[in-house]
Amino acid sequence: MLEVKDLSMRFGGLLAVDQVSLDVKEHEIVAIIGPNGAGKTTVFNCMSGFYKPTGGKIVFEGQEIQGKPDYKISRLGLVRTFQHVRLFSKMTVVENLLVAQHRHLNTNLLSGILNTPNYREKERKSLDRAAYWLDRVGLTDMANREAGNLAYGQQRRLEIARCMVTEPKLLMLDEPAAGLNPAETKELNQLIISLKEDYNVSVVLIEHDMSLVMDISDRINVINQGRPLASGTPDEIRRNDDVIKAYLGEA
Ligand SMILES: Nc1ncnc2c1ncn2[C@@H]1O[C@H](COP(=O)(O)OP(=O)(O)OP(=O)(O)O)[C@@H](O)[C@H]1O
Repeated sequence: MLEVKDLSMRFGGLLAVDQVSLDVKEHEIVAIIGPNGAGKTTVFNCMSGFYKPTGGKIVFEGQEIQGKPDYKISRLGLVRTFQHVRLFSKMTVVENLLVAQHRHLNTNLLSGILNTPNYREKERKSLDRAAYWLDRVGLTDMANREAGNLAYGQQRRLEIARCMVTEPKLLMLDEPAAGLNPAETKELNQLIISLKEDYNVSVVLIEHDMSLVMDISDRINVINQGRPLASGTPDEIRRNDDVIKAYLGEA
């Protein structure tokens, strides 16, 4: 479904990502891990169209997407969350979910002004999807609150809902467990597994919480100082000497 081949990203004199390759198959949860500054977010930024990579290819469902703008990539079904929550904090929770769908579907402004039946039908479906995902992430009671007033863990769940209302094929989560308490992390664990099992969404995640990564990932890619260090199943990664060294070096 997604293949990243020899991806490189240079910022001036710094080669932040150096020939990283990875792939994600349908119905898979794939993690990208590595010490701080390893280049994980830069890989994500290239995959989601925030950066134009200086080398390599990114192929999503047979189409090369490197260098395409982010909105085009998300319309193909590759959608992401951010390390730092990026909601519209002054809008309500449900408005955040409706706006996400408008931006995604590129709704025709004129049909909105004319309020055509087709437009009303789309609006109704958007609202249904918003209600469904609010329920699914346990935020129905919060629907009319300002998003900025939600607790941090709730904002992170809303971010995932905001991606899911656009019905992605591949969801990219940037440190989804950061700042969550253990109970919230456990819920997140179950939610991510359910996205794969019940909604057939593949997931790529960057995460520092190793127990979450080891628990939910089908495969793990380790990056160190911009370069690929290892890839394999959680068991293989746990036993890999290079990985152990890289992490001990950090500690
Ligand atoms: N826009 C940019 N301009 C210049 N340097 C950048 C830019 N973005 C990232 N870098 C550098 O690239 C390197 C990799 O950063 P990146 O954020 O991808 O690492 P990371 O593995 O995601 O780290 P963390 O786990 O701390 O989030 C770092 O040295 C960083 O300073």
